[in-house]
Amino acid sequence: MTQPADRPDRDHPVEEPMTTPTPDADDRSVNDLTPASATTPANTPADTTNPTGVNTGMNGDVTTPANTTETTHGAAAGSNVVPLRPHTEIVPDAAIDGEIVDDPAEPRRPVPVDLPEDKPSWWEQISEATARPLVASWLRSGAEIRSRVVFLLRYAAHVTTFHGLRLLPVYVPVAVFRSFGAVLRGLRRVRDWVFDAESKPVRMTARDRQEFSQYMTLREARNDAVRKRSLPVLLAVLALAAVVVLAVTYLPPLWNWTLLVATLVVLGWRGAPSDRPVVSRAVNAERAPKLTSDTIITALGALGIGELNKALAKRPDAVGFPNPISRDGDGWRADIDLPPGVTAGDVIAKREELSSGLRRQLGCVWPEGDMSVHEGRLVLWVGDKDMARSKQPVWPLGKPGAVVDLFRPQPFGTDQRGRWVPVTLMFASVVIGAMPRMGKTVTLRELMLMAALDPRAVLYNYDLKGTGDLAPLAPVSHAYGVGDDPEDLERMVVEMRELREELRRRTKVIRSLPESVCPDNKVTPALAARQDLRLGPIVVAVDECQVWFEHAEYGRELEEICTDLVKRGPALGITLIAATQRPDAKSLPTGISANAILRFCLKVQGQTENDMVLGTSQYKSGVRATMFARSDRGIGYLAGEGDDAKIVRSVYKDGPEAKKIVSGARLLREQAGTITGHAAGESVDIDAERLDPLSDTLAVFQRGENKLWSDTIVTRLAELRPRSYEGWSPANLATALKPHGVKPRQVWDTDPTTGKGSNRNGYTRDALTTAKNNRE
Ligand SMILES: Nc1ncnc2c1ncn2[C@@H]1O[C@H](COP(=O)(O)OP(=O)(O)OP(=O)(O)O)[C@@H](O)[C@H]1O
Repeated sequence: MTQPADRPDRDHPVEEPMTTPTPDADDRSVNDLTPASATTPANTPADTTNPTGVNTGMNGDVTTPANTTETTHGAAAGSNVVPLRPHTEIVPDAAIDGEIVDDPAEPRRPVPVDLPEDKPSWWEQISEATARPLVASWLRSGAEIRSRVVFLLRYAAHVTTFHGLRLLPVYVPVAVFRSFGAVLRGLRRVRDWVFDAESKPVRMTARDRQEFSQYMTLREARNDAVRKRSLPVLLAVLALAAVVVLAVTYLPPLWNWTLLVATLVVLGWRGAPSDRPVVSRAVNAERAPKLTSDTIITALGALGIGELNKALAKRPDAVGFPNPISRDGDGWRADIDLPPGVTAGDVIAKREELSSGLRRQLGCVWPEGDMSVHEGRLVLWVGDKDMARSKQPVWPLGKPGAVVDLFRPQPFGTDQRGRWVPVTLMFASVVIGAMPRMGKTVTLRELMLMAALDPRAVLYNYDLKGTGDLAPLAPVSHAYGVGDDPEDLERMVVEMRELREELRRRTKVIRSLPESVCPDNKVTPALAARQDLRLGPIVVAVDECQVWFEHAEYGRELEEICTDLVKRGPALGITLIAATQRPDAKSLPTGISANAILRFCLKVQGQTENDMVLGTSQYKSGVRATMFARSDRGIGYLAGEGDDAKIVRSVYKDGPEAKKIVSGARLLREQAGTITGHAAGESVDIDAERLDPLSDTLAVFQRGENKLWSDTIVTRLAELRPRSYEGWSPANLATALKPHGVKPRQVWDTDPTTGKGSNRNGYTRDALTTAKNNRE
């Protein structure tokens, strides 16, 4: 697009007409920004805010008449109207009443109010410029070079095989067949040339008009041309005949046939009509049309954004292009400066309309804001192919033998250009949010597959949707839960309590380490590798986490534990990944959403959900997961890895593929000896958790017994539940009953073996019953 050069010149004053203006006209003559109604009447008191009448450096193309005695022109305070400032002498304090009269004899000299343009020096210009990359970005990435070379080799192999398969059965017979027509067409062309067929219509016209002398001249010229052209043709025919005679005489028949067929093939191939070539295309390439500034402006103008349309109507160059539109990966990138008052967010909110305006599929059109420049900077990337449907490169971690170090960035998904975007799971907690069926579980499972490939990582997988999406991970899970049945939830709570204990243990371990070993007070790869410290990564995945947090009985406790894990876990090597289809304060408590480091937001309905997952003000900044279409499954904004949120498509591994990766991960863990918990066939002792010492103590009182020594009670408890109470002492019993407000006291009882009565520590039935009633 060309930017018109004739923009209004703001740097030069507008000349005042030399005629004597009326006071009203005088006010308005300065500039069309000053409405007549905004000017003050001529006989208002003097402008005391600027008694010197000197121009105050306001912007606008304002000029003032010189040498007038006028002191009263000015705008009301606070008005954005540019006031007329007469160029005048200092006025005495007293206000002057009277009619203002322009002196026609006095020439009016325009006085500029704008400061002259402050042109930056050459040095300032280049020091602020952004350096363009010396080498194309794809040449700086080993992976991209590799992928291009691989693509070229594959392309060459495909084309060779494709044509090789068709050469003898299709191309040769077709070319031979077509060669006869080609020879005939060639002979016809030679004949027309030799006999100058081109000039025939002219000669015939001269003859028909009976312009005999002209006709004779033309005929003579034609005969001359025929004589000159016949000779080379005759020589060529003789040469050809000689070659044929020589070939037939001296070459074996096989060679002659081969030469004949080859000649016919070449003639048929070269002489084929352009719309019916002998060789068909090995690939069907449909090149996406070029993105031009005109297309973009037309599309922007069709969005129905009032301010944008107004600006475009006034000035066709209202939309600026600070950089040339260029190829960027498999698409086009345009940096756009929207007109003042229009934000990138306004355009992003209308992605569908934009894609219609650009005449591209929705999945190809990716508008983003660039807040680092200004609110009106739009970066539009238009891909050649629909992002959701284009082929994703093979996930490096899906290949056999892949091993992961969770402390390092790992490939998570691809951006619009098909480049891998990494995530680092260590020192992060993650939230994933989206509408139903947009790809949360697939993304969560991908992250857990990544974690599974680090043999040190202890995995907790909870599938609260209950459909078994995380079942492929069970063979490598320390804890695995599916569904929301009460007993399943109870077990999950027990495991999460254990995890909280583990968190506390880790804090103590980290605290106890010397500064030389643990300078940052956080788990490092070296510390994670030390078996004695047991600080390896722990990754907890909770799909549909709202089931936990909204649970009537455990919701509060689970929220507390998870908030603790999100806040303190990252430094201690514990990563919590929570996914929900209802990102609101109840489903994803603010303590968790506000402290998450990595955030992946697939399509959501509104601003609240968007900011809940991606962080406060992201919607306002133009990071809007609302713009994704229903068909953009697996595509979301990834925030927290790097400075800006990026559009990323996660990796879709279905159940069987996930199982294959997990079997490799299990092998790694078997070699490292890190198969524990659920994966090792261990079960959680829920009975121990369910322990109710108060009820059990009451239960061991036999009929007629109103008080018992503590020794007797612990002996009986061990008989009642050996797994739980074996080895309990009276002190354990006292600790267990203390929270219920029951304390041991001296009670009289008789030793059954000696028959002797004595006072010892014990409990009365009444005290225990009262405590139980109170509790209930
Ligand atoms: N990265 C991806 N690439 C391609 N397709 C994907 C991707 N992620 C998800 N999908 C498609 O989206 C479907 C739904 O994915 P998923 O089950 O993860 O959605 P969900 O948001 O968890 O749904 P729900 O709300 O029901 O839990 C998948 O079956 C798959 O077909």
